[in-house]
Amino acid sequence: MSLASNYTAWKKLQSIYDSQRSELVLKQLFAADPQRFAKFSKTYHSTVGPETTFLLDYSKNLITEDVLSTLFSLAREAGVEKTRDAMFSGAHINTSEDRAVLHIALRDIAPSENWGIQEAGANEVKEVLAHIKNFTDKVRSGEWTGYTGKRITTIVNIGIGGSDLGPVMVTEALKPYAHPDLTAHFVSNIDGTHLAETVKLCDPETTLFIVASKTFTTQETITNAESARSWFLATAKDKAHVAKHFVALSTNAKAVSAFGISTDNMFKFWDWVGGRYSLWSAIGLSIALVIGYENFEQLLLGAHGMDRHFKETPLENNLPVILALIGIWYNDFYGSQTHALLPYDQYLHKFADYFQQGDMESNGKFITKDGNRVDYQTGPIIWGASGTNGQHSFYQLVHQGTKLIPADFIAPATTHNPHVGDVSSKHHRILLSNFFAQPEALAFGKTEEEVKKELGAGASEALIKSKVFEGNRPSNSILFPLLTPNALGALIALYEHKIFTQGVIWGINSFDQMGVELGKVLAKNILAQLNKPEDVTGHDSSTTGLIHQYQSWRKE
Ligand SMILES: O=P(O)(O)OC[C@H]1O[C@@H](O)[C@@H](O)[C@@H](O)[C@@H]1O
Repeated sequence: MSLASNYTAWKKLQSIYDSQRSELVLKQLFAADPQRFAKFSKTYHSTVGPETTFLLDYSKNLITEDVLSTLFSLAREAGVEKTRDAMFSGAHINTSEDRAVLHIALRDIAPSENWGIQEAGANEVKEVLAHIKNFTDKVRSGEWTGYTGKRITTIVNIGIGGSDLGPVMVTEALKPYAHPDLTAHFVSNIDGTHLAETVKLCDPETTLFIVASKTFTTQETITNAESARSWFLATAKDKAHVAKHFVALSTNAKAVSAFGISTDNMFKFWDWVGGRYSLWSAIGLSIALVIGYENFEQLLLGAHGMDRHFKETPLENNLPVILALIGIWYNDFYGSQTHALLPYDQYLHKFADYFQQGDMESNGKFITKDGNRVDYQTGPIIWGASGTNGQHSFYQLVHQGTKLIPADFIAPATTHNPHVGDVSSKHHRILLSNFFAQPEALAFGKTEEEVKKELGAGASEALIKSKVFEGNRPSNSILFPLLTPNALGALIALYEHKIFTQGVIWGINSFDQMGVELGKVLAKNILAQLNKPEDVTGHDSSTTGLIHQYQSWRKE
């Protein structure tokens, strides 16, 4: 496997960038081609389940047909199609951990394509889905009761990283589908404050704890789960009651039993499900509890539709591939460091947080699969907030700062809340007017002439200059009819496959996460030294100094 920078198409892209960059001006590109929107936008239609549609408009990017076709050549040269097919067949494309990557098999439903069947074992997937359905139906109907016979009204998912962010993001996004009498909380941080503040909102008689951990060894999750259990037992007393109030989501049956949760109450998944790709697995139990199994299945089906699109559509019409390639254009040729995700939908307020892990843990790597150091940028820094809040904080820098920040604007045409008080349609129209206006302002800006005209004679040069928007700042817009479980599934899968495609081109392994290990090991070592100053050994003077200061100030 070669470094991406050695590909012929990469070199061609570099020369296009060097020679044509000054011509890549959105104002001129739009003026020169009335068909630009038609040319550089695509509508996605799901081929499975209910009709899920969305429009991807990528015309406000610093691209021409020449740039795009060279980017497609890059994808072909890097073997995107081949590696994609290898993933769908169940090949061990996660080479460092020698594992298949089959989150696509978790949502391979109705009608099943048997993707990675030998590896994934379709029946096992179905069995776990049936287990989830059975359990969620019981809890939601009130048939499953706590130790005093009361129905469950509160669920607390204890997990971190991939065992937290997906469930948090999706349950927030799909609140309109939530059970009215079930409240969900999520505890992730080892900071005791997180659990302490959460249990203040819980009644041990009516609370169900879901201990979510792929490995079941994660320090934060196991510590939080143990503390939750002792909080529960302080009231419930009898350990036998734990069975009605604690379930586990894990690949590690042994550790689950050792913790004291019966394997009957364990929802299993497999090592071919990466943590940050696991909301489709048993890790999604809290989602299914909140929105109901049928809606959970719609989420899976939405993702399945996008999987098919990704697998079957030629690269030129393949939406995740298009997003990936445009991202590479900015990341590797324009030198952009970040990519903003800007959903104009309050329900998607955790979307950027979710893909911070999804993208940055997948593609934040400097070593290729065959051990070479890359000589180009890999994964972008992902960040963002829901509109319009961001407009009143960081958009200043996006519009007039010195950095090029490609952004994706995401919005539903219809809101779940058309009526607020006695006001109809107003909020959503204002929201969407901003969704349309921001990419327009970024792309086309405001010239000095326009500012001068506006300010009239006598305006100082400095004031005029400060009001100029250079424009030519790129963005994608994604518009869809309504944020349904199905649409959300498709949207998440769209970004998952974007991440995949970029990882293949950069030649890195998007499915391991070695970079999270070192800190864990050091923390373990330090934890054993925190008691006494004389125990603190083997560190640099800064780390030693900080620990000593902590030891002198602490009051526990
Ligand atoms: O689900 P568990 O095993 O507790 O892991 C939780 C998280 O741990 C982190 O260190 C990362 O490796 C994440 O990818 C993972 O999602």
